[in-house]
Amino acid sequence: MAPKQLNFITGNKNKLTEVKAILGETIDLQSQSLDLVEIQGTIEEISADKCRRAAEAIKGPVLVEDTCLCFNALKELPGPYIKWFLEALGHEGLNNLLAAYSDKSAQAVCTFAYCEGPGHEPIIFQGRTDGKIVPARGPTNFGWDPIFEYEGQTYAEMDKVEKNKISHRFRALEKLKKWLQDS
Ligand SMILES: O=c1nc[nH]c2c1ncn2[C@H]1C[C@H](O)[C@@H](COP(=O)(O)OP(=O)(O)OP(=O)(O)O)O1
Ligand SMILES: [Mg+2]
Repeated sequence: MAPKQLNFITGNKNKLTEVKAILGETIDLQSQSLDLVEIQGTIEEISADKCRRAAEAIKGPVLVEDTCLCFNALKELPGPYIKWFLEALGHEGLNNLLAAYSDKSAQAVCTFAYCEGPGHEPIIFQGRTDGKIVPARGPTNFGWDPIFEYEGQTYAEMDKVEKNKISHRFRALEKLKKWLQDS
């Protein structure tokens, strides 16, 4: 049974702002800030594990999200480890990782996981947006937005409303919304 309310567990304010903007009035969205331990593994394994940890911590239903930035020339790395790569290398360093390759294409991947509570299996909703890695352009307030270019503009250069119409997060939330409506 789909819930009437979602409790989105994240330590990232920018994510929460986008999720609120995209979902609008479609569901009652609550949120709690927790910095969850994140394992290594496939995107789905990491998201499901993060969801189980959140459900254990909250002792109730939770929604979590994990964002990846996958460089095609690097067999989809940094992928789920993008947070640590970004912190260590910055925008310029991330560009340099691709210096040896002509293929600068990348995928932004957003994976939501919902679980009814401790002991319940997480349900996964994933969205992807194709783009390419470019030297930073635009405001630097949200992660790797300045180096991810989609159809000529970086995410950071785009109006927020425009980003939220084509983003990896929007595409994942479309699937979550459909599930909420259908079940
Ligand atoms: O749309 C985005 N545009 C640009 N950068 C983004 C986006 N979405 C996440 N990001 C960054 C945040 C973090 O550096 C990494 C994902 O790591 P990730 O573990 O999913 O996020 P987080 O630790 O900040 O929050 P959470 O508490 O939900 O795990 O990519
Ligand atoms: Mg995280």
